[in-house]
Amino acid sequence: MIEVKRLTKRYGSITAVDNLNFKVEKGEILGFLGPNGAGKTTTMKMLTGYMPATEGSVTIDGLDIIDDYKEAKKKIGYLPEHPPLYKNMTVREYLNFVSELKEVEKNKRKETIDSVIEKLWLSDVENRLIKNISKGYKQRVGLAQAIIGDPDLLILDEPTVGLDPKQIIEIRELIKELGKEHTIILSSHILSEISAVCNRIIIINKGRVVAIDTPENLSKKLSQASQIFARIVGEKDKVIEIIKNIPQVENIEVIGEVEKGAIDYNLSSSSKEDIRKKLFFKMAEAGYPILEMQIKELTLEEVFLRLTQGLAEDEKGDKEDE
Ligand SMILES: Nc1ncnc2c1ncn2[C@@H]1O[C@H](COP(=O)(O)OP(=O)(O)OP(=O)(O)O)[C@@H](O)[C@H]1O
Repeated sequence: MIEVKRLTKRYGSITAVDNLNFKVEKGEILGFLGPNGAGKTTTMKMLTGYMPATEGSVTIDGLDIIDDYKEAKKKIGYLPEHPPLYKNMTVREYLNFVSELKEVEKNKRKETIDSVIEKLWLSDVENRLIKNISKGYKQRVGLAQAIIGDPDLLILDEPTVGLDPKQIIEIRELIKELGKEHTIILSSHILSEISAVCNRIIIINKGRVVAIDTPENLSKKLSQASQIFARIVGEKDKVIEIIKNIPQVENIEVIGEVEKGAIDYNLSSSSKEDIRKKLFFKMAEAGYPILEMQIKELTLEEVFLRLTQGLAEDEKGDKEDE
């Protein structure tokens, strides 16, 4: 459906997107995940042909987004980060205007608009001015304009940004529904949003792909570098000393005393080797009973943080207002 090869964008000396390569097959919902400033919006703009790439190419069903712009564009519905809604039009007037722009045949316009109004649950507000409807409804109007013309591919840039939790759930449900009929590429910096609707995730950071996989595999892969939770009875400093001497342990986090007389710890190890046995024997040797011990599966949230850790910190400040 869409193929991206060596896609790169430079703004002067800044490389916002660096050598992206991926394919999306028909029917997939692909999530594009990254912290602020990772290059998501820039990528979306290049995928839709709104911005030329510095290098590389985007093809949609074999059509080049730049060379065959007009034909390729018909296959795409785009919800930009800030959809250009005409605030003094009613919802229906605006959708009619979009149908004209997208060259929907005149005798099919009413039918088209009725159908998107129904699909996007907009009938309550279809005759209200856009400036007077809530942010959640505005976002649905944004989605409605994207699906007019029945494009195969929907590209949605941060579709839930600025919405309240109820509206977020509604938009998610809508995206899932739309995913039954369209291929979707969706960007977000919120992991739960992506994992709730996508079959595959691309994680980018500083313009580069750091992982591409299904949500399940991503968390599996990273959880091989294991985290262990342990509740140990014993003097804290001595326990830490002993743990530090286990070579595979990378990091010790002291959680604190949850059960009287025992202290909880999280240990992370870089290796795939299970260090529970070692920990058991070392503590037994010192006479410190382990009351509880378990391997923790990393949540996708933790996977994301691990992959983008540190690097994301640099982006704070300059993009704080978004
Ligand atoms: N027009 C521009 N001129 C110069 N630099 C830009 C321009 N647009 C974006 N950038 C820079 O390119 C990088 C990627 O920005 P982009 O907006 O694509 O990221 P993003 O992942 O969409 O972030 P956000 O979620 O905050 O919108 C950032 O470092 C940004 O400051």
